Parts: sequence; structure tokens; C-alpha cells
Amino acid sequence: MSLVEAARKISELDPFEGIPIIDLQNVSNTDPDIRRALAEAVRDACMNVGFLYVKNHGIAEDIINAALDASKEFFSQSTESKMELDIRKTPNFKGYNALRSSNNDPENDGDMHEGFEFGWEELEAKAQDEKRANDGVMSGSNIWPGNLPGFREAVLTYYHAAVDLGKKLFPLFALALDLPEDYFDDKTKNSAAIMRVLHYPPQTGPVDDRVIGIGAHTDFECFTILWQEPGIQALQVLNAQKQWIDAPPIPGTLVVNLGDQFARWTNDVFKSTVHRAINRSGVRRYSIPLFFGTDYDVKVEPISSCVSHERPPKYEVVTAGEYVKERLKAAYGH
Ligand SMILES: O=C(O)CCC(=O)C(=O)O
Ligand SMILES: [Fe+2]
Repeated sequence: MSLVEAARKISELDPFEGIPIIDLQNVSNTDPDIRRALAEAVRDACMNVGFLYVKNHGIAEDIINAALDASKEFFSQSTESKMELDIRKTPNFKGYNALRSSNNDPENDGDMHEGFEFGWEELEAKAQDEKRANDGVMSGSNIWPGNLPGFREAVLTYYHAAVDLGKKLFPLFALALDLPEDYFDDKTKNSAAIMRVLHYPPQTGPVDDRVIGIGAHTDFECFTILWQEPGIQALQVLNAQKQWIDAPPIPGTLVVNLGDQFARWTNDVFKSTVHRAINRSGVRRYSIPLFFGTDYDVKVEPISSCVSHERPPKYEVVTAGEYVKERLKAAYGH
């Protein structure tokens, strides 16, 4: 069955029931049968749900814990110190965003989380990073707190581990789309990934629906790799029946959800699913999303197997950088 036919069948059936867990134990195994089986599981999840959990993802617990500790320390600083790194002062959305300074759902009135945002950088800082040479409209260096020794290294170490995981996922997505495994290789040479560390203060008692942790939205890039704090339910996913389904943290897993760049690459064969988060737990919640897209200078064009006479291209062609920049501008209101 062609991808287009499969996508039509799925939209007829509306079968979104739960979020599957995919085991990545064999993600680097080159046996074609194993790869095909993995790709089929990924394809089902991408076409039905747009969300999956991955287990045996290979990111070491101590790397996660070090990034979490560093992020807790960062957020525990005074607002004044954090505002020295105000995201609005940087050219391309790098640095600190305060509570309610982003608004992901245009119907809402500010997200009830604070975050710190950065992009690719070598651990050994270089004056000239060749991966960043073609960022165009998205060019702009990271900024770092000067007073927190270890913060940069801890969060960047996690960043690199998550990018390495993402590099193993792109070939599976390609296989899932009936493409050669290396299809995205020349489109992801420069690791155009943005990471955020997030802090959601608890929201208990009556909550204004227009001021929740992060309002209903879809992500902008190809996919997101999300670590969420164990034991705290906050993330919810909108199913085809427009019901909010909990996506609880499952120990030892990460969430992988598709974003709008993949919807554009695949002419909506892959689903970019609406989600939101609200922290009603009574305690602080932390999460770490990494958003992995194609290189900023790459044109996001529909893959031919996802286009047919009955399914003409739905989106205009833009570069990944232009697209991400517009979306970031909308979320941060500048
Ligand atoms: O914190 C979460 O669980 C979700 C974060 C999210 O959806 C985002 O940053 O795009
Ligand atoms: Fe998101």
C-alpha cells in the first residue's frame, strides 16, 4: 500500500488509542529485518499518533541527572540574575524566557513556565563553528550564565547525547517513509537542534485556563526528544476525537513527538500532534525538550511518496530556518 493510501485509511479509521513504546535496543543493528520491523513500528506511531515513547534510548542516567541539577540551580537564581540573559535581547531566541513571556497558544495569555534556550555548540568552544556557517536568518550565538560553573557543560553534554539519539532516529523515519535510510543525512549535517530546559511552577486551586504551563501547540521542527521529570503528570496530547490524553512520564523512557517540519516534509502523512502541559502536582516540575529539525538552509519540500493526484502538496516550500524563525517569533511575540 502506498503511503498516501495508508494515510487516507488512517484518517478514515481515526484509530488513536494510546501512545506506543518503542524499544531502541536494536537501533544500531544493521540486520535488514530488524530495521524494517523497527521502521514499521515507527511508521505506525507517526501516522496514527505523532507521539511515541522510546526505551533503551542510550542516554545515560548521570547525563540526565547532571542536566536536571544544573537546570534546577539555574532557575533557583533571582529573577534579576536570570533576566540578564533575557531571550529578547539576543538575535535568535537564545537565553532566558521568564514566566508568561512565551505564549504557545494564541488563545492564551502567557505560558506558566520559564525556560533557558540554546542551540548547537561544541563542548570545546570554538571561535568559528563551521556547523553554524549557513544558519542564515537563524544565525546567532548561545549565551550562558557567567556565575554558574558547570551549567554550560552539563546541559550541553545532554544536548549532544540527545542529538546523537536524534541522528539514529532520522534513518528510521526515512525507512518508515519508504526512503533510503540516508535520505536526511545531507539535510541534517549541521545539527539544527534547539534545546530548552524548562521549569513549571505548580498550579493548584482554580487555574485560569488561559494561563497554563504551556498552552496547546504543535512543535516546529521535525521531531522533539522530551525528557520529563518522573512521577509528575503534566503533559497531555490531543487525540483525533479532540480529547486530552495524558502522556505520563514512564521511567527509563523519553517521549518523541513529531513537529510541523515533518508534517510539511510528509505532506501531513506524519502527524504533528497538538499537546500542552499543566503542572497541578503541587511541586515544581522540570522538563527538557530538544527540537531537531533539518538544517536551516534546507528547503522543506514534500517527499514525492507523500504526494499524489488525490493528495496534492498542502504547504508552500520554505527554508527550515525561515520557518522556525517565524514560529519562534509568534511564540515569543517579537
Ligand atoms: O514540558 C513538557 O512536557 C512539554 C514541553 C513542550 O511541549 C514544548 O516545549 O514544546
Ligand atoms: Fe511542545
